[in-house]
Amino acid sequence: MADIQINNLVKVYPGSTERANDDVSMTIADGQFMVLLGPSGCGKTTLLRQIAGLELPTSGSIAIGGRDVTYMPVHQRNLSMVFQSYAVFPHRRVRHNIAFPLKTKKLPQAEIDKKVAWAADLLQLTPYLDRFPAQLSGGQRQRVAVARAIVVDADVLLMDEPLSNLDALLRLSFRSELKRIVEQLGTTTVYVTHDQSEALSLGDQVAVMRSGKVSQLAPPLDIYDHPSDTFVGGFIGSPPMNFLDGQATETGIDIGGHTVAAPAGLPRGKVRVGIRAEAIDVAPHGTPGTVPAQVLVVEPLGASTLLSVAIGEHQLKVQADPDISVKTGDTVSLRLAEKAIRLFDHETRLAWQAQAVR
Ligand SMILES: Nc1ncnc2c1ncn2[C@@H]1O[C@H](COP(=O)(O)OP(=O)(O)OP(=O)(O)O)[C@@H](O)[C@H]1O
Repeated sequence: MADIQINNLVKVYPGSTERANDDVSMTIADGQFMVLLGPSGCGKTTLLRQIAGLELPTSGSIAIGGRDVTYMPVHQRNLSMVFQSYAVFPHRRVRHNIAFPLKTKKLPQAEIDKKVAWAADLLQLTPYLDRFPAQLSGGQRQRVAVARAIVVDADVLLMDEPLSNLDALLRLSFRSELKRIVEQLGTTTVYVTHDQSEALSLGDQVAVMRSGKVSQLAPPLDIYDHPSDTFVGGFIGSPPMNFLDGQATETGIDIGGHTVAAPAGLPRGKVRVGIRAEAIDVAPHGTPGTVPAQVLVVEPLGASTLLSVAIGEHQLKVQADPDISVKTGDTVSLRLAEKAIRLFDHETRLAWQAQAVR
């Protein structure tokens, strides 16, 4: 096991003028599960491939366990990889697929058998060891790929969207299985996904990337509760954070005619207000301190009912009780949980607290 230190990494692909990675620095502690999250094209895979040694950086450096690996060939880095496509050998039985990296290391057969049995047990593949990949489900095939990656005692496990070929139900069950396995192994892991729920559920740390840069790097709940800018708030969460314009005055922040307390030092003027759907309550009509809103859409989801509402020109999502009785066109009174209000600079869209720190 080992930590990973990435310093000022820049990647410009030949023939391109754009930086696929633009001055990326991060430390991934020994045994940590780091998720690289962001929209398509933000540079997640590029970063992972440089850690793997499949791409070389334009500038910057990468160290694994204190060793500079920036220009080291892949096979000298002692890492394992799992990719989106199952990448198992179709003509080999499961046991031989899992054993493959051990055979190439020329380990004694008894040791290979022991490790294969261990990995198969961990991934619940023991009953399928003598099958061919074509005789397995998609989830089982992906488990074979994971088993093959973990039999070698790699310093680092790299995974690029390993769940993306699975259907929604299988994704969910395999996600928790993967979490259990990686926790058990304690291997330093870097995991690429564009799925924010996967990132929140798996990561010890999440790096949210945008246009080749890291927008925010923090534990998942910090990112959810305190996004560093409106991009992160709008990318994380389902539904994403609501944003509306407010006006900071001497008495507080005016939001649609309703004033909430302003933190000390907030400059007067326009401010972008962020609030999550679950931090908005539908209150009985006439409750003091509520904001009137018009219901646009009502979506019963079982555990809650999602309302799309309008406050003036702003549209918001509200996570209401499942048994709420409202219909499209109704006017409702909304109560915003003041504790959950996040403020962003109207121009830069950076979190107001984050700016104060800079
Ligand atoms: N081999 C390549 N040659 C030139 N440009 C590339 C190459 N690979 C990626 N890029 C570009 O680099 C940028 C980052 O791509 P990358 O694949 O790292 O993004 P990503 O966040 O992993 O996206 P996705 O989620 O779609 O896989 C994109 O603009 C992409 O078009």
